[in-house]
Amino acid sequence: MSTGKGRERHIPSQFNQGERFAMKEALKVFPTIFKTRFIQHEVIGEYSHLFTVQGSDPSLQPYMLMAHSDVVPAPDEGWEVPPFSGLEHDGFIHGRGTLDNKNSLMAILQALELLLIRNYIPRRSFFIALGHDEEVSGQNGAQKISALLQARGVKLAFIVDEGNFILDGFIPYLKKPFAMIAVSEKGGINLRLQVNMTPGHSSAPPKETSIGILAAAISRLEQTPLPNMFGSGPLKTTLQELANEFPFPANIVLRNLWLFGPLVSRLMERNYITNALVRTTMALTMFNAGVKMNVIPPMAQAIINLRIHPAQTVQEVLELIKNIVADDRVQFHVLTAFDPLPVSPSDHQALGYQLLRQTIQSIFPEVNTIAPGICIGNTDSRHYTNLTTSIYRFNPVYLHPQDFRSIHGINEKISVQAYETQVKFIFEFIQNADTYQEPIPHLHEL
Ligand SMILES: CCCCCCCC/C=C\CCCCCCCC(=O)N[C@@H](CC(C)C)C(=O)O
Ligand SMILES: [Zn+2]
Ligand SMILES: [Zn+2]
Repeated sequence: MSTGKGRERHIPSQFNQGERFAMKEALKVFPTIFKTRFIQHEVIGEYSHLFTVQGSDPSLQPYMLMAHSDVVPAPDEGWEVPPFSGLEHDGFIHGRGTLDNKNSLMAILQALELLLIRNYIPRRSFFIALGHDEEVSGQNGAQKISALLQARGVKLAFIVDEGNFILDGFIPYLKKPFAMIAVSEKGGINLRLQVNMTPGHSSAPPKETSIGILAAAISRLEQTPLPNMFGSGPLKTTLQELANEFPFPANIVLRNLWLFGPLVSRLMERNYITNALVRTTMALTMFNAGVKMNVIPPMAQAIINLRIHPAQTVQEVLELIKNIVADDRVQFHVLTAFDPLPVSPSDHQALGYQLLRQTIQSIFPEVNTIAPGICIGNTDSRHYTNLTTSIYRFNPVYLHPQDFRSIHGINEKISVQAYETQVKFIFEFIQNADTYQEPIPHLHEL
C-alpha cells in the first residue's frame, strides 16, 4: 500500500540523548503541543482531554489515537517499589499504569511533541482522546467525547486504542513473539447476586444462612465453566495466521482446525489466559455479608464480572447463569452489561489495520506474524462505534505472561527501552497515516 513516502520528507525516528532523557523524565506538560496553532485542546467531562490536530489536507478522513489516564487501585503489599512512586531502576519504570495505560498516554503526547519540534505538519487530521474514567466505564470521559464528536458530524477512518500487544511466551511451543491486533473485544456483565434472610440470634441458626446459600450458588458457578465456543469469532483466523510459526506437527494441526479444532480448544482451556479466548469467563470479584459475629446475616451479596465470548449475548449468558445457580432465593441484579463488539476489518483495504501492520513491520522487524484477534479485556473504544466501524486495540509493547499478571495486579512496570520504542512507533505511525489511501466503507457482519 502507498505510504506517506509521497510527502516531502519522512522524518527519521532518531532521538538524541537529550531527547531520550527528556522522554524518560517528561512528566511535565508538552509545551510545543500546547502552542501549536493547528492543534486544539479541550477538557471534556472535567478530566478527559481531546486534542484535535488539524491536517493540511482536509479531504483525508481523520483518525483517532486513544489512551486513558486513570488506573485501578494498588495497595503497597507485594510491590517491589511503592506502586505510585514512578521509581526507575534496573532499566524499568515501576508503577501502577505503566502498562495500563499511562505508557500510551505519555507516548502519544511525547511522539507528537517530538514531531512538532521537527516542524512536522500532518497531512491527515487526527484526534487524541485521553479518557479519565476508563477503569470505571468511561461514561464521563470517552462517552462524552464520542457524543461531542458525533454532534460535530465527525466520522473517523479508524481508531487505535489499548487492548492487545506483541505477545511473547503465551502459547506453548511458540518461541517467537507475534503481534495480535484486536479487531473486537468481548462483551461484559457486572452481575450482583444477593440473598436476603431474616436476621436473628446466632445461637439458634437456621439450616442455611444467606452466606451459605450464596456461597453454594457461587461454588456451582465456579465448578461449571460456560460452554467452550471455540470455532466462532476471530480466534480461528488468529491461529491460522500463526500456523507458520509452529513446528511440525503443530503447524499441520493449526492449518486443519476443521479436523483438530476440538483438540486445540481443549488445549487452550487448560491455560487461564487462552481459556479466556474460547469461552465467556466468570470471575467472582467481590463478596460482602454479615453485620456481627453473633447475628444471623440478613443479606449476602456477591459481584461476578463476566466477559462474554463473541458468539454469545448478554441475554444468553444471563440465562445460562440462572440455570446453573438454580435457586430462587438468589436474586440477580445486572449492574452493567454490553454485548461483544462488532469485528473490525483486517483485509488489505482496511486502512487502520494496514497502517498498524506497516508500522509494526518497520519498528519490530523481528516480529514475523501479525494477526487479528480479540481483546479479552474491555476498552473505552467501545464508546466510539458510532464514529467508525474500524476499531483496533493494540499497543506496540512486548507483553509476557508475567507482565499480563501485573496488569491490575502487582509490580506493573515497563522498561525504558520499551517505552522509547512505543514513542518511536507512534512517531512513525502518525507519519504513515499521512498516506493518500482512504478507508473503504466496511459493513459489519450481522
Ligand atoms: C492466541 C493466544 C494469545 C493470548 C492472548 C491474551 C493476552 C492478553 C493480552 C492483553 C489483555 C489485557 C487487556 C488490556 C485492556 C483492558 C484495559 C482494562 O483494564 N479495561 C477495563 C475496562 C472496564 C470496562 C472497566 C477492564 O476491566 O477490562
Ligand atoms: Zn486500560
Ligand atoms: Zn485496566
